[in-house]
Amino acid sequence: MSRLVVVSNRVPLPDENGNPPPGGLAVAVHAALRKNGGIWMGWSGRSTGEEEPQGLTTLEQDKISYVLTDLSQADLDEYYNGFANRVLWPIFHCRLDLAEYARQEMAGYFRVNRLFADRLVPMLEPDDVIWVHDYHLIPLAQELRKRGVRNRIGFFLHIPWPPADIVTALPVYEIIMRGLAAYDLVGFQTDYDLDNFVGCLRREGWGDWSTPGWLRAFDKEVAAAAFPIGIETGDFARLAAKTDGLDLVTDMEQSLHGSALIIGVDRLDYSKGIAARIDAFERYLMRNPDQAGKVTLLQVAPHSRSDVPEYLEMQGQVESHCGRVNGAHGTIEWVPIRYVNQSLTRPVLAGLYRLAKVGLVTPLRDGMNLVAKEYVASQDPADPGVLILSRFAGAARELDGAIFINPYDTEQTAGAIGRALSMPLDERIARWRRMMDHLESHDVLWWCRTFLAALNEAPEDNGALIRESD
Ligand SMILES: O=P(O)(O)OC[C@H]1O[C@H](O[C@H]2O[C@H](CO)[C@@H](O)[C@H](O)[C@H]2O)[C@H](O)[C@@H](O)[C@@H]1O
Ligand SMILES: O=c1ccn([C@@H]2O[C@H](COP(=O)(O)OP(=O)(O)O)[C@@H](O)[C@H]2O)c(=O)[nH]1
Repeated sequence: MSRLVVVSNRVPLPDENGNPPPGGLAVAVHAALRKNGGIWMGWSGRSTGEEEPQGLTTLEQDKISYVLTDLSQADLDEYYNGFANRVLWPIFHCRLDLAEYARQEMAGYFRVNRLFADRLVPMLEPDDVIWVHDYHLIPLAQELRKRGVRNRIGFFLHIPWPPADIVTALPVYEIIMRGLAAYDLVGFQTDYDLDNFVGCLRREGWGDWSTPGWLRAFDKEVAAAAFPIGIETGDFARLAAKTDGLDLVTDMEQSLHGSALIIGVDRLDYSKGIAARIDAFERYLMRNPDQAGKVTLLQVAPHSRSDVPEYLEMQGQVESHCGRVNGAHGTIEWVPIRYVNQSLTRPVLAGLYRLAKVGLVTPLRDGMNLVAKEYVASQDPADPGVLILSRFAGAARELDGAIFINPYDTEQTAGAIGRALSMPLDERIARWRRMMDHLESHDVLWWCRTFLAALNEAPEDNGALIRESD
């Protein structure tokens, strides 16, 4: 059996007992790596400042080698904060207005990808299967091919792939598309993302389906499919069912004094639609004055990417929306919105999800949104809460028991909150059961298995083809 080599920007390191850190992706990929041994390579999370990054740090545990590279501050500014998070992220989330293109940052992005390739090549063995994750590392396969690597290489995009009209705004559009075509398998979160990608190839005459599941792109065969990422469904259900002892959850429940809880959990990211969600909650309060004091929104929003100016700006916006609503509608006894930047642990989150009558998940655009799935998995089967879900989250392609909303339509979201809070028990159970059945059969292990099975079917000599033509 082949060894697995995973490459991603962040590497979730195991704890001192060798347990993978919490997080579905980390747990599933660790399980796959452990099976036949493997390597997980990525950024160490450290900056070397002005200095060039030196050697690699390797940590061996449980048949897995974690191979970490430091990056210089210039690398981080240009590759992570720059091209990845100020060009690719906003454009892929349909925010052309927020894309800040700088030639130097683009050069830094490709430079770091070359650095990753240089560091990976000496570790590779002929039978290794390589799995690259996300938009930070799109050019990696091409760089590996240039260095003579012929192994199977797969890529999974965790964020959306937008329609051609949007993505053509990328300054290095063709290079990015060629970079993806250098993989043997390209995986997307949803069929919509896949269709958009194929639409881009077609529009420019760069490629199209040759047979089902196989694209002919830039004169190479590339397998492409949707692999919607799942969660650890069973673990969330178990965690949520036994949270009685968790002080934070108990304290929260007591402090509500019987008022209904609505929960939102998101990194502080403009793609998550947090400000619009707060406006919709305010709209609900204004339309339902009798509900004052009877409903509370808990918004958990850990800081994210705070070195990127657009993130700092939206943090200020969200704070001011929360302040406005609490000032206008709150009383001495009741604060309508509890807003925390604290990052919560999974057991606490599971307990809070279960406590909440409504899960409010309203991104303006999202690759998948695991929170939506975690909320469903954490519900009490006998008395489940209701998921309100943006139609622009990848999760909306699967969670058909949710109330769908257009997050730009404040009135509609406000109406959905009212409908969710008053939904009869039999309807809540029927909707929840449908979603839970799906999450049980399509958990994160399913996702990992399915992607790797597809990658193992890729022809072995595709690498040679790509090397010759690039
Ligand atoms: O590493 P960061 O810059 O701190 O960002 C955290 C992660 O954000 C993005 O998550 C995406 O992947 C999720 C799982 O597939 C998906 O549910 C979500 O919709 C995506 O936004 C990013 O893609 C990751 O690389 C980051 O690590
Ligand atoms: O305080 C928090 C907030 C979020 N999360 C986790 O962060 C992930 C967020 O994933 P999602 O796909 O919703 O969005 P992303 O942040 O990846 O864009 C989920 O697993 C959450 O449980 C967490 O552990 N603690």
